Amino acid sequence: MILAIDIGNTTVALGGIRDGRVCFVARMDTVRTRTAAEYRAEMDKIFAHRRHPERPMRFEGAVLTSVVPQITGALAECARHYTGKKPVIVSPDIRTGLTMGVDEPGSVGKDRLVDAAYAAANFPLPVVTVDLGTATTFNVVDEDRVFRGGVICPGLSTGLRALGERCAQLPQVHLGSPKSAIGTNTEKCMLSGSVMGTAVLIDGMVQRIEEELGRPATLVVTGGLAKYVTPLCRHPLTYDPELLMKGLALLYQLNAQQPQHHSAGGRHYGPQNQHGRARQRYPRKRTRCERADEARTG
Ligand SMILES: Nc1ncnc2c1ncn2[C@@H]1O[C@H](COP(=O)(O)OP(=O)(O)OP(=O)(O)O)[C@@H](O)[C@H]1O
Ligand SMILES: CC(C)(CO)[C@@H](O)C(=O)NCCC(=O)O
Ligand SMILES: [K+]
Repeated sequence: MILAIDIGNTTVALGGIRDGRVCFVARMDTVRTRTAAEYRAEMDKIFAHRRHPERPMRFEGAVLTSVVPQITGALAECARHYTGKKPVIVSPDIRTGLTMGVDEPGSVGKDRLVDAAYAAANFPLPVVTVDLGTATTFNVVDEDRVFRGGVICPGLSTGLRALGERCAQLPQVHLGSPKSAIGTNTEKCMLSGSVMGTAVLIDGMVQRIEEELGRPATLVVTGGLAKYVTPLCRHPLTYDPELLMKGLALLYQLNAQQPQHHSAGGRHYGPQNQHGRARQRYPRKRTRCERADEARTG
């Protein structure tokens, strides 16, 4: 099993991934002042809770993406503690299968890179990914696997919360699905604006993006809030709540140094071609050697 860590602005998601399948996801709060020891104490509890006496939880390696630089080091240290190895840390310098076609590749949110890399390897191109978290982000990968950039908007619950805080007559509302665009009370108006508004934003922005690309695009939507929004979208889409975790698994595969099993000494890299691209669009079959490795590590 590998440990995947997604450091977002609201939560740190921990994933256990085996054979590209997400076995569990647990969340911790993002607290920018927390130390490695504090996060480790919380992770110990999470893993102890999940551990089965017959099958102790063991991680053969870790992969980490972060959009909160203040705690990247602390969680990388935790990853190292649980695996005994340096984690793969997502950046444009690792193999992603993408060519960066933006002004400053290093400034692109690393979560955006993960979404884009996974979608580019698994869906028909061009592809647009939308991630509905603290922020709403869009990423565009064209038919040449060039990461072209995208869109950043306030997340829908971020916007909703801001309304409740900044407007004297607006309450804090619980998220839900609006039944109609026309709201008949304050709460329904706010839900229409944030939830249906996000669906319309997605449809409208994807239409503009397709115009700029000059062709239709595949749309893939993910993030904790996607379940409220995707039923209201009109553009055909794939909803994948595990996009980011599966993307982390892919980037681990492409970048982790695997010990060599058949000859002594030396290291070789995981599967990729010389262009650093995922070899196939769909998850490849594992080799016998990897299956054996999997059986050993449990
Ligand atoms: N039922 C809900 N009601 C209100 N807010 C929710 C609900 N479910 C999730 N959220 C909020 O949705 C946001 C997005 O969730 P998600 O798990 O995708 O992202 P996150 O990890 O919190 O965001 P980030 O990755 O930016 O940290 C978070 O701010 C979370 O607090
Ligand atoms: C937009 C967020 C906050 C979404 O998590 C993150 O991707 C980020 O901090 N991005 C950096 C700026 C950029 O992506 O261009
Ligand atoms: K997150």
